[in-house]
Amino acid sequence: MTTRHPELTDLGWSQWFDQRAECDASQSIARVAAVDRDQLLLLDGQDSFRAKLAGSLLHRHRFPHELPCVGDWVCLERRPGDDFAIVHSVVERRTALRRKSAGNAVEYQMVAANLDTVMIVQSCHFDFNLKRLERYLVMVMDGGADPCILLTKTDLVDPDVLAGQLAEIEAMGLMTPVLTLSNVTREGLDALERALLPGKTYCFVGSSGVGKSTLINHLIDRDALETGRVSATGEGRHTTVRRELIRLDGGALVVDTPGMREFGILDAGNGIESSYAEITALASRCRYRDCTHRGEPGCAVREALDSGEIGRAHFENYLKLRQESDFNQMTHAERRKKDRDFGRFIKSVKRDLKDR
Ligand SMILES: Nc1nc2c(ncn2[C@@H]2O[C@H](COP(=O)(O)OP(=O)(O)OP(=O)(O)O)[C@@H](O)[C@H]2O)c(=O)[nH]1
Ligand SMILES: [Zn+2]
Repeated sequence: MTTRHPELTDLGWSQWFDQRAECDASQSIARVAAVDRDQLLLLDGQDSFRAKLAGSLLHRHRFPHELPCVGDWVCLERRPGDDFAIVHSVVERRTALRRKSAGNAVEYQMVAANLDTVMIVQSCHFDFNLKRLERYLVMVMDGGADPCILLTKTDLVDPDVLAGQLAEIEAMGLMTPVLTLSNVTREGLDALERALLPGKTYCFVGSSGVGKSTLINHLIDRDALETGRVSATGEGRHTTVRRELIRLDGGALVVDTPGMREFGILDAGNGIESSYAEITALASRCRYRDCTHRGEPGCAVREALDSGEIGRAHFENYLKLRQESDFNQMTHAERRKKDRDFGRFIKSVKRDLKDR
């Protein structure tokens, strides 16, 4: 596959972005590796450099989540001799990992943009919790990235405990891949490294203490990360920005932001929700084996929905999570196209009104 910017493919650029980037001819494209207040650290395949936001961009975007975040692609202007490049716009995001802003129901914060796969990390020792896993799955899928489940600390539990947890995950009936590993014995680390593909972007989310930092340290050479620190002031004093988008030796890109660590809980839920495993169990009682639960006769899931035994939103999430990732991306693209078509429609209506 060729793109208009082959120099950026190592950093995760693809045709998807080619089709959507709207940079001026005088502008170039780079990826955001870190954000530190009003300063950005950018990568363009050649080097890393500092940038600031153009006033017009700040003016256009009123919500914090519209501003560039780690993983974003941006259009910028860079003049030789200038200390800072100027970022003029953010290229449309393919995926977004976000969390709700504390105490605000409608606003949300960006954690990272354009992740291909989000690794949901739980420790099989103490931390394993199916409900929380489901909430993470929903959050990841909502943002359009593919989830992958990663169980750590396998050295601390009996094999049959681990097998039980894997069975519980399987009973959810989802398509999400599951990996297991121990940072101590390093068992499973190779399989994880093989799963991290060059030019794809990943991040690891999960509760504190499940082993994310230890794992990322294993994946990268921590020394390499330290040298990745660049001075954000000309003099090398005050602020140093730690690069948060890291390229592994194998070519995969990993986003490692502090915000990822304190991810915490997104939606407390109301506790009475049935689990996906329960829906899967119900589905086995539908009349047709390939029942889609969208109105077929003899559908046990519909019945449970109608009686209120399972919640509507929960059911919709379940359907979403059941879709295979390719399919999911396709519908995502279609949705985008629809939005664009609708935008054109509105424009043409406005034009018609004006012409009258
Ligand atoms: N036995 C065992 N201990 C582990 C494993 N992975 C990490 N640990 C230990 O668990 C503790 C927490 O690991 P971290 O890597 O700091 O966990 P984290 O998820 O990054 O935690 P936060 O940075 O708080 O989000 C450390 O003491 C690690 O040494 C593992 O696979 N097995
Ligand atoms: Zn059904």
